[in-house]
Amino acid sequence: MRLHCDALQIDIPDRSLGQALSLTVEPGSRWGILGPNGVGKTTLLHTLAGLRQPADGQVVLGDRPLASWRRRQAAQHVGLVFQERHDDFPATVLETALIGRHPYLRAWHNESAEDIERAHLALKRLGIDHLAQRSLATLSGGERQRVSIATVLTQSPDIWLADEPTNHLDLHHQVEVMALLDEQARHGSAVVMCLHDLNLAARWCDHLLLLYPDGEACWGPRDEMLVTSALERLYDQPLITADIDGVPVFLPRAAAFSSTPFPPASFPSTSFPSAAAQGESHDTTRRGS
Ligand SMILES: Nc1ncnc2c1ncn2[C@@H]1O[C@H](COP(=O)(O)OP(=O)(O)OP(=O)(O)O)[C@@H](O)[C@H]1O
Repeated sequence: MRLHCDALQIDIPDRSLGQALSLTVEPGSRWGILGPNGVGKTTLLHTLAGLRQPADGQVVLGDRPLASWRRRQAAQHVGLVFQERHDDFPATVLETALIGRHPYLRAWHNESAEDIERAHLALKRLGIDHLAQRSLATLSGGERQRVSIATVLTQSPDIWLADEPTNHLDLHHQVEVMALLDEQARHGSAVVMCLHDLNLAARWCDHLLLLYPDGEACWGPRDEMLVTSALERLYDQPLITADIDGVPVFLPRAAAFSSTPFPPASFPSTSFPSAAAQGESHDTTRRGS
């Protein structure tokens, strides 16, 4: 199933509308959304998921506007990996993964044995099946992130919307998750992910959408988008570029540090209460007993 942005403009509070987006995410494709903090990547992803109304234009899922789909039906096709979840209601890892089956359950029906099997398989794929009965609240950041991805894997959508899917993950698990998304695309799903890591984008995406702070946007095949000068302007950050095994690699060029001290010397020192004045000891020296 394809996802189409039809002259789509997203609604960002206190900001004028940016460039209208007209692009199609085809089955099997892997799109990366790049841009600096606060530019609107999450807002766009939530608009594509139907969680927010567009400011103008529309999102088209398959052959009809997303707005005309029933939520439950749309959720059988579109899955969203949230950037951070703060829903600390008491649930186990398995119960959380099973949320992925909710779009398929009939009213007042419980999950079937097959649903539970799917959830276990997804947890296994993410290497966290041994945590199935653990409370979500006890997990590390990286384990939680893998539960979020396992939940969408249990949902098995045609279109994956993933907001910084490698958040909290160590290098090994970053590669595992990107390989999983790649596998989903090879099996015919479409993947759209917000990324901060240019190198992950260069290696794992085939299309990129660049969102600039002034509202400008450009999109297209990865190789046309990974132009160093355009990326430097995107992040307001000079880059060093290399080519390793045919894949471009980007590193931030070290910035010249500001020569202005903080706090400025002109500030009266009494503006910053000392630790002693606050009754705290900042002596971190370890002493033997
Ligand atoms: N409910 C809200 N009220 C006011 N401003 C909001 C609200 N939600 C988002 N914003 C603002 O909209 C802008 C876009 O936010 P968004 O989370 O989409 O950015 P982002 O590109 O995903 O950022 P990051 O890279 O930091 O995750 C930000 O300036 C944010 O502060």
